[in-house]
Amino acid sequence: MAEAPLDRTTPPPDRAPTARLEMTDISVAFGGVTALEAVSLTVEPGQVHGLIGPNGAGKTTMFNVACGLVRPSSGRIAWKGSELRRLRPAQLTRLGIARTLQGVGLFAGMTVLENVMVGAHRHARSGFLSALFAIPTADKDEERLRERAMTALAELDATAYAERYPGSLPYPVQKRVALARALVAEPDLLLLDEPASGLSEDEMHELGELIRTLSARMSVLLVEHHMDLVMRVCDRITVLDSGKPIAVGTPEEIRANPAVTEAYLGDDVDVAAHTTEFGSTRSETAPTGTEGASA
Ligand SMILES: Nc1ncnc2c1ncn2[C@@H]1O[C@H](COP(=O)(O)OP(=O)(O)OP(=O)(O)O)[C@@H](O)[C@H]1O
Repeated sequence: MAEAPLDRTTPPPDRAPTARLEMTDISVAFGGVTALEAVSLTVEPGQVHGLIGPNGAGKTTMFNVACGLVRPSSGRIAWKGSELRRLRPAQLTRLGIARTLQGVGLFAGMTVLENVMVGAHRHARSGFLSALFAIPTADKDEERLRERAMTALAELDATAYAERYPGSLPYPVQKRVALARALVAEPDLLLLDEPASGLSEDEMHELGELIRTLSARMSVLLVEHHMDLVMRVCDRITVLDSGKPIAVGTPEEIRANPAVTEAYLGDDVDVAAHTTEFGSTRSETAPTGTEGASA
């Protein structure tokens, strides 16, 4: 049984008014494979924008364009009203954009607290490394970083794990830590790639509440297979099929759109009922270790 949508009231006035991501006519080809063909998507300030579609539709490719991991063969990207030739992963934090990727990507050799501090480096005057390794001139920065990281962990209810190493923690906790690391930089835009994978129903519910809470202070782009979550938390949804956009609208409009239902035929997602069966063809298996991905 689907839950009622979460509150989508008018954004509070303190929300960054220009935090709009506009991706226009984005095309991507991998060798001979066209992954995206003229896809446009705008994440409005303070909105949660869902990106859905059946397997192979191009969601991850579009997400990777948004976080600079894939360079589009054509198209335009504008962030806060300024056109960017392309987004580069190394620029994201400075631009006020944070992301979590599929999996968790935490550093196995750092504690949870240190992992989260990595995400805060744009706020450290003396640079993250000097702060992390407590070079004397950076003492104040390190203290500030630590406080910010502890605040982010508290928001994710993960303070108790601060001194633990990620590999010793259950996968859902690792995911919360990865989200804390993204939040600690106080981004204006948060990019989430399948944040619900590997979570239980209760954890997914909490994630939905959290995403709605976060949308009071940042815009969110959400790529997700769990239709319940998408329908509950998103203000708008873009649907891709075979690399092309087939629908954009509110959850209600998307649910009622026959083209969307048709695109999902043969998939195990019932869009109209906005429920998702677990144990789908997608792997929900939690990895046992951590990845050495960058922040
Ligand atoms: N690095 C790559 N090299 C070649 N083809 C790729 C690459 N990445 C994606 N593709 C192809 O591009 C298309 C879109 O893939 P993408 O992963 O973006 O879809 P998706 O909607 O995220 O799918 P899924 O839900 O299964 O993760 C698919 O046909 C895929 O096989």
